[in-house]
Amino acid sequence: MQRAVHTDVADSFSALAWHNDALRLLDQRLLPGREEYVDCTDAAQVAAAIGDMLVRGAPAIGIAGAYGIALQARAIGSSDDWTAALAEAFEMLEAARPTAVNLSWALKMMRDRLARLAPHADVPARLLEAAQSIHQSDLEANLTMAKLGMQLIRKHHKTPQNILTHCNTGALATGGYGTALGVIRAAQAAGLVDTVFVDETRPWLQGSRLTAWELQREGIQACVHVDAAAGHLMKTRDITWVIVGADRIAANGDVINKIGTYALSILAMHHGLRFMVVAPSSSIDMALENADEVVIEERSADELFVLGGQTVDAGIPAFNPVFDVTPADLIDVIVTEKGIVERPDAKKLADLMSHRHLH
Ligand SMILES: CSC[C@@H](O)[C@@H](O)C(=O)COP(=O)(O)O
Repeated sequence: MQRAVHTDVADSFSALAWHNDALRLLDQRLLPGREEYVDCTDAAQVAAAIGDMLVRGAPAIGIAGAYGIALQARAIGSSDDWTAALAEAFEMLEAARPTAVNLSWALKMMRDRLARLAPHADVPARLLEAAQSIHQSDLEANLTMAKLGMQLIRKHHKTPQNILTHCNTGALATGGYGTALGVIRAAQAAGLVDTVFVDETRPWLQGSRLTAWELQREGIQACVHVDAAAGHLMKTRDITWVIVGADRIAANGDVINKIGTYALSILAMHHGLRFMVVAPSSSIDMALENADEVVIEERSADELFVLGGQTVDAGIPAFNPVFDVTPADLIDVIVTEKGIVERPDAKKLADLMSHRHLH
């Protein structure tokens, strides 16, 4: 992997971009202090970047996985049996992170594209086009969801609102613009945002390091707080919406998202706030009946031990699940690019996914 330092901080950024025959990733581990880009040229480098969280966020890791396959095809150059030649790359990328379904969804799209190619097709070129199309479609889905989510806020409120969000769901986590943060950006443009309260999002600090950074660049008023302050803020700061993303949505509407989302949904219900989930249809896993059997990624306990210096004595056991499940009945609305599902359940989601949903 090659590393480059980005010097013009006034530029808008891309979490991922095709650049000089490589996948250029903004190294999110270094933000907000340093803006450095890393170029990946094969599937192993992309898988490592996903596993190490240089690139993160459900849609973004899906897009990166697709580019990983395109890069591997370019690295191989030519083959009589592309399915066999790329098998290891598919496997490696699929295993890079387990919870967000967007990664396996994007790899399935790439597999399907490969299977449909004519025998003498330029496979590396066609797979690159497929990855770029997945990237572009994600951006377009985000713009659609942003509008739908903003209209939903406008349906209930005509004045600027205080909104609470969790983790990072912005341009950094997606093909561009963002999911939950995309809705917040569109709402800001429509004059519907006063302050965005940003959960710090322990232990990786996606909220304080990434979301606050994005909001500041957008000129949106943000206020960061420790995760444990969310209930107190809901009680005292006139917050009306909690808006979050999703890593996977089960067929019954259960939402798997960053650890802490479940607790927020209960707090929101207690305080009478609306709870909006914003995710592209690539995050909906119709094969998963409910979220009970989903693999919740557990990362190294080391992530809990160091935060501005060591925080826990060596040798103390630690548990670091990075996602949790919010049951469908705690969710007011799921916004996707295909439409809005209020009070989600299995039938409404099945209708949405088969285009029978009207909104
Ligand atoms: C649009 S991003 C939606 C989710 O992927 C996001 O909320 C989240 O949980 C990201 O987790 P991360 O562990 O940073 O990849």
